[in-house]
Amino acid sequence: MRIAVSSDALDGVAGSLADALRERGHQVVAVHGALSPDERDDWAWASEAAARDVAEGRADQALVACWTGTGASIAANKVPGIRAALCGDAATAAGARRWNDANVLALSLRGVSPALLDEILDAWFATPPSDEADDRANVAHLDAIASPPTDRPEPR
Ligand SMILES: O=C(CO)[C@H](O)[C@H](O)COP(=O)(O)O
Repeated sequence: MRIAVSSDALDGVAGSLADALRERGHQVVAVHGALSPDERDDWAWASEAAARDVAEGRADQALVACWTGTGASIAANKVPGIRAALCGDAATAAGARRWNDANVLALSLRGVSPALLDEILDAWFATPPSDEADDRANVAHLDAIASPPTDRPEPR
């Protein structure tokens, strides 16, 4: 799988994210933020860049990180077509893939140890999206939420 990676800092597991993906057979197609010598490393910009790689077809998924993981996930979710999930454990990562069809994994550099990173990545990549109708309907509705309302009230 082609994966873009971003981080706003080089703390904790940030420096090993790309290698952890390559070890699992994935292709790291872009690194952003503090992982790149040429880019702005603030979390909103770094995470946006990785999310746009997915939304614009240069990557299949992205892994975005910041100290809390919250800013990276919020920024990624602002990009149309992105379903970013902040995951702090393997069960959440599996659920994000199964029920949310998440295409961006957001991580906290503060809360994720190297061992926990392995657990989260293993669960994330082992879990396919659900094909049950109610799960697909939920995921499909996300695009509707992000679109302008169609039933606008008449002007008064
Ligand atoms: O967790 C984060 C955002 O959600 C950032 O990593 C945190 O705010 C630190 O950023 P900076 O080093 O630019 O102050």
